[in-house]
Amino acid sequence: MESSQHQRRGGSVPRSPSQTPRSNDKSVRDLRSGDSNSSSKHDKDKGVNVQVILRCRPLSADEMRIHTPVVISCNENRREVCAVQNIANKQIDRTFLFDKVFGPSSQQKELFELAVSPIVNEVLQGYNCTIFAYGQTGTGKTYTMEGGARKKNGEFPSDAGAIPRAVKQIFDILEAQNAEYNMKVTFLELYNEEIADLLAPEETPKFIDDKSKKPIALMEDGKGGVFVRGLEEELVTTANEIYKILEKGSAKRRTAETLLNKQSSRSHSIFSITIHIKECTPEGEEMIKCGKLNLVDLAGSENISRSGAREGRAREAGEINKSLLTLGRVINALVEHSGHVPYRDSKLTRLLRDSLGGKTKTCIIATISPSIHCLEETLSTLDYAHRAKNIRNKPEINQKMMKSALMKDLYSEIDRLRQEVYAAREKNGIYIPRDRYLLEEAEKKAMAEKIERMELVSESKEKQITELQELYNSQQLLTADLSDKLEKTEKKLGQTENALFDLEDKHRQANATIKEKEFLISNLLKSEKALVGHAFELRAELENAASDVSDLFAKIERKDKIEDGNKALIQRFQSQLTQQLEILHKTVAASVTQQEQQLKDMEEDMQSFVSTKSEATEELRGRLGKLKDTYGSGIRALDNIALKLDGNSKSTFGDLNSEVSKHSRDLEDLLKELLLKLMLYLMTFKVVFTIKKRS
Ligand SMILES: Nc1ncnc2c1ncn2[C@@H]1O[C@H](COP(=O)(O)OP(=O)(O)OP(=O)(O)O)[C@@H](O)[C@H]1O
Repeated sequence: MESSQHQRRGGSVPRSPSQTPRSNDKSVRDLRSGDSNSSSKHDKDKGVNVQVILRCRPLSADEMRIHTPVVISCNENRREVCAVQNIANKQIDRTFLFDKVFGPSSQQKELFELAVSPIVNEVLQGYNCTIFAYGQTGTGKTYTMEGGARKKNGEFPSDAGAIPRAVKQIFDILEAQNAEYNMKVTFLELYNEEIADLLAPEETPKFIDDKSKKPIALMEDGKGGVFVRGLEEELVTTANEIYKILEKGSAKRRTAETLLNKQSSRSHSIFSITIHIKECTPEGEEMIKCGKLNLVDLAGSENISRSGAREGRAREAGEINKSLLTLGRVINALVEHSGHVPYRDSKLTRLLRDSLGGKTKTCIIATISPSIHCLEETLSTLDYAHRAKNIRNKPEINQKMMKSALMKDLYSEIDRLRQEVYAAREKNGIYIPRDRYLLEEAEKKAMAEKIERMELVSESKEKQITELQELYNSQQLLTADLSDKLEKTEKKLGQTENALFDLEDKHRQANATIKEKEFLISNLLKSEKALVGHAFELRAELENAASDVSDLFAKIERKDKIEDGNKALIQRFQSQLTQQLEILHKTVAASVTQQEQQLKDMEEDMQSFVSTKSEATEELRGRLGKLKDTYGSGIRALDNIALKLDGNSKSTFGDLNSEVSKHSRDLEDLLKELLLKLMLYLMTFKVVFTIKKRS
């Protein structure tokens, strides 16, 4: 811990941020671990594509209030973004595939953990890494990079962006490893192709527009790289210090924007963290591992003319365009593998050269809005980001430096700084180390020679131009004359051509009209013939119909007559029926009374008959009783006789037998007569009873 403290407190500033140690420094031993070595080899051979992440912000409260239509849909699992476009009333969907996609509901933590945290780990392994935020103004570049401000109590906000989270992760890991390290940060702004230091003390110019102050220069480091001369590097020991620096720098950027009355962010900002970590080899030699993280918040990518840049700001727009356009051109050149990559055309691409096609690991976070009103810019961002996916970098771990080499570097740096301080104190210019001075002088000389050569060429070219100008003038006169004639002839020709065109047109129209009319006439004749045929048929049908109608009228007349006759008949029949009914009614009434009378009489008759018959019956019953008695006595007498004669001769038996049969026959006849009489009575009684019952 002691040595760690010392390392940090020592404030040793090994190199300026742009002078990150280079792998081609052959004097330094490579002590990379096996893993990273193999992955580095792999990266070296094949190259690694720039990672492109797409983030779509949610609709703002205002957009939601006015129900802004959404035209973007994100599928995070399939890593797809779909834009719905309406071209000439046709709906066209365009789908883009990215390395990672974060939809409107994605949180800062999620984006950091999935996209930024692995990059931070690589920085700690010794890689240089760059994260760009690219997109239209207001789509969330700054939100993604910086996020919400720290809470008043210093608490970490939930919407903290990639920078504060990366810083926290770096400190957490280094503290957990109990590593000896030092960390320094720079924060610069590129505006109007000029660099401003966002960490500079107040007296340093805030605005590059302030011509009285000398802008910060971007210098070649003589090894193909660049460094920013005079850029403040702040040594930081805690995450809190970085937050303060970030807040200070962002506030400075915002104030500048407000003073310039800007609607959108037109500057690019680059926040760089450089970490030096001390490691010991098994032999006990102290090595320094270095990693660097650049976090770049680019200016709004929208069309400058649309964002309101006019006249006075033309330069600003042009310059910003220049940086973004050059960035686009660099990307195109890298993707198309064209020989010349125009890094030198803008400061942005000069500063980030190593991140585009170099040894740095690069990630681009493209931010878009889901709103229909931003569709054009969104599609442009999607195309741009999609194209950038094809850039291949060849990331390499920075070579570890021996402490002694580092010390040497530091001593020369201290010496340079001392000379600079001296020069500043003496106010006799600035200090430049001898080798750089010689290099710059040689460059200057070469440039002067080049200018001289160019001036000579320019002189001869000017001469040529004057000759050509004279020739051009005389040709111009000739041409004017000829042009005049040509013009007149052309006019006449034009008129004649017009007249001819008119005539041809009229002729064509007349021909067409004649054809049309002929066609109409033939059609009319055909229809006339057809009509005459129809007329004949109709006439015959009409005649038939007329005769049918007259028949119908005769039938109707006959029918009317019959109906009249029928009516009279019905009336007669009705009156006759009424009379007949009356008579019938009377007859029925008389018959009913008569029948009643007859019934009464019959009843009386029946009563007298019944009483007579009951007397007769009584008499008959008496007679029968008597007859019975007689018969019984006869039988008994016969029995007696039979008994008397039983033992006598059988000769008398026949007499007796005949006597018996005679008696039996008599008796039988008497019984038959009685039975007949009884039957007669019963029938008579039955008839009378039935008549009575019916009445
Ligand atoms: N993913 C998101 N979730 C919630 N709010 C967001 C998100 N992205 C952006 N915003 C909000 O949208 C607004 C604009 O975002 P921001 O300022 O980051 O845009 P920008 O792209 O940086 O714009 P400029 O180019 O002008 O700097 C801010 O109020 C921010 O809080």
